[in-house]
Amino acid sequence: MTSQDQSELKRAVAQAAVQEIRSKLRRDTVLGVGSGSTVNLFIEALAPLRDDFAGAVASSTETERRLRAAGIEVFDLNQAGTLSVYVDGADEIDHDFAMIKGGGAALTREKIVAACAKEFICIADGSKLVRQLGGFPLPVEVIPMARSYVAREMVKLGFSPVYRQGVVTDNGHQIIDLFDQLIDDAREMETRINQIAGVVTNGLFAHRGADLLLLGTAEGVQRLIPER
Ligand SMILES: O=C[C@H](O)[C@H](O)[C@H](O)COP(=O)(O)O
Repeated sequence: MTSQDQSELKRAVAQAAVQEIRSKLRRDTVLGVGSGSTVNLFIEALAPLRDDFAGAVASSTETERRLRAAGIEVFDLNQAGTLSVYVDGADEIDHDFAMIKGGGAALTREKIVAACAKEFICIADGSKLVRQLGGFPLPVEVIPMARSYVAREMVKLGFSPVYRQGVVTDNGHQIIDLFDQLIDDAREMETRINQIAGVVTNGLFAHRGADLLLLGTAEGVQRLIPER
């Protein structure tokens, strides 16, 4: 698949997400909006509806900037309370709708905003759907002074950790990417990594997976619901 084909699939799922939420928008609705190239297309598709809902909570400073540029009001999560819907992309998603996220380093804020939402709609092109998570390196956000310690602990878990040089998250932290291990039990691994001192959070979204997947394929957008 060319990168142009992939962009077209991302655009198709972004538009499908707008159709999905359109009928749920009320004057007081505050949406949660994730981060990344697929979400950027979602923001573009959402912009014409800006007067039909109150605004959005952003999961990154980049998303906040794009929402404002689209004329969509941005709310502080502490003021917004519970959100009806959160729309975000993924780096990988499995058939239980557990995900790896954080390729763009926005994982911690994404996890917080997702936790506040009643429904998580994942928008992804077909390449993101996998049988087992872990082909995409798993990001871990760490407090800078703990980086080497966390990396050593990750080696004990069987990963090959690589410091993402030059990247500072919106929270002022650093990222370690974990290579070389497919993940058998995503929930257990999410919990286990988060127990390590100095870890802010990791990019496994298994305890709070997606509720709906809009998957872009050459045959059109598939609307998939997990078997839970
Ligand atoms: O930190 C980034 C986020 O988790 C994104 O949702 C993820 O990387 C997917 O991004 P994209 O839509 O660009 O593939």
